[in-house]
Amino acid sequence: NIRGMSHKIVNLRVRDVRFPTSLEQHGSDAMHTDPDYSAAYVVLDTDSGLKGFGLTFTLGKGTEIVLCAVKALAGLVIGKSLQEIVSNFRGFYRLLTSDGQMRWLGPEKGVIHLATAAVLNAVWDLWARAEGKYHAMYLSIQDPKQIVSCIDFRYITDVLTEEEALDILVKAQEGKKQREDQMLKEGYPAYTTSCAWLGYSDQQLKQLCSDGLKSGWTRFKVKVGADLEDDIRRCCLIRKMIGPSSTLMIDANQRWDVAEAISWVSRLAEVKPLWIEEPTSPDDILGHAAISKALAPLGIGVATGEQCHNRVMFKQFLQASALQFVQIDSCRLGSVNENLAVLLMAYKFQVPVCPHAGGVGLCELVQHLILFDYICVSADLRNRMCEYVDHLHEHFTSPVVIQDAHYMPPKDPGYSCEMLEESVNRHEYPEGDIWKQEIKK
Ligand SMILES: C[C@H](O)[C@@H](O)CC(=O)C(=O)O
Ligand SMILES: [Mg+2]
Repeated sequence: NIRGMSHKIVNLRVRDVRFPTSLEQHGSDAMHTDPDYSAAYVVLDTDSGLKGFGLTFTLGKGTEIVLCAVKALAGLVIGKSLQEIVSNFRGFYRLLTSDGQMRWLGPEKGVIHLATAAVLNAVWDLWARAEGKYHAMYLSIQDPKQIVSCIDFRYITDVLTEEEALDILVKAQEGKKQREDQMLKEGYPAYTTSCAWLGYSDQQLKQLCSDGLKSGWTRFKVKVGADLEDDIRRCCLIRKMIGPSSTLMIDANQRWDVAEAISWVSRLAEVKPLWIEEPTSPDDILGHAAISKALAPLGIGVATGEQCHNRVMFKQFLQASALQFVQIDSCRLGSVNENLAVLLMAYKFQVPVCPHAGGVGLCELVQHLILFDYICVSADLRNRMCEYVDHLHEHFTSPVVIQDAHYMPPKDPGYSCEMLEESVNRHEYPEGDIWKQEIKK
């Protein structure tokens, strides 16, 4: 029992929460020109009164479909106790992802996998809260044996066995306490994407960049991919503002074919981007490998992962040297369980992890995973940073804390994705006040 209680899950509620971010072009890129940052927001009720909060990130219209999938999974969760789940977490992960009928929808990809993440994120939140009053989620995943017991190694044992994973985690125990103290003091390095969404005017870019520099940001990501001349102008403008010693990344959100990606990015080489993110289809592993090879002489790496749908895909990206930066996502993969597998594979291949964040709630969630990565797996900060986007944090009960462009470790109990009840009510689609006003317009 966890602190003397089994915490039986007696109900699962899921709500469609949407923010009209597209109105001001926040979050816009070459493929998502009108994103309304949204979440399928899950609350688990237990017989002890303790609740677990989880979410998966989506964009507007897709949210209702994710809600249906969460409701379809609810029957596998209600009636289970937290104790029962975490004593065989690998088994529970498999129960959700390998249901004989529902796996036909994935398996382990698309809407059903986003729904799995929402449910499991809520379970991890519940677990962390059950462990103690001030137990942030990243502290729940510290014991090597317990960590490997949460991972489903099916389909990845050709590159990472349970024994190897355990060995990595046990070796990383050395220096763990110092790294934890270092994080508490300094925080984890971050970069910002808030300055340069594709729909922003040059005036806005300049203003946001200059505000960012004043607040201590030194790493900036710019959206590209709609128009080459426009990209050259915008990237040169930003490089000039941030100076040669700051880091610049560019993100095309899957806009190009392989050859087009190589020629387009070569034209942007003069602004010295560290990486090109999602140059082509997120499923095209060999395409990414070709792009990586062509851009390596220019000193530009390839980053991808926000739409890389499972550990098997990541395994192949790593095997094929198709990426130089692994961008895990707290909701695209099957929650913490599957992210742990990817962090360990990235470590084995010695490829740095730079998580995708932003949206609504992704920064709150992923900060736990990257802290875990540094403290318990990689012990390395070289070429590593976590994305930060400055939107919608005010809707959370424990929003992320950024200090001097670093994520400060969360101190509140849980997985940091509980939303304020009032925010959920106001933004619930289509009944919330925000949407009633929007629909009337
Ligand atoms: C639609 C989202 O805003 C997307 O552009 C985010 C993204 O690619 C990133 O943060 O990276
Ligand atoms: Mg991106």
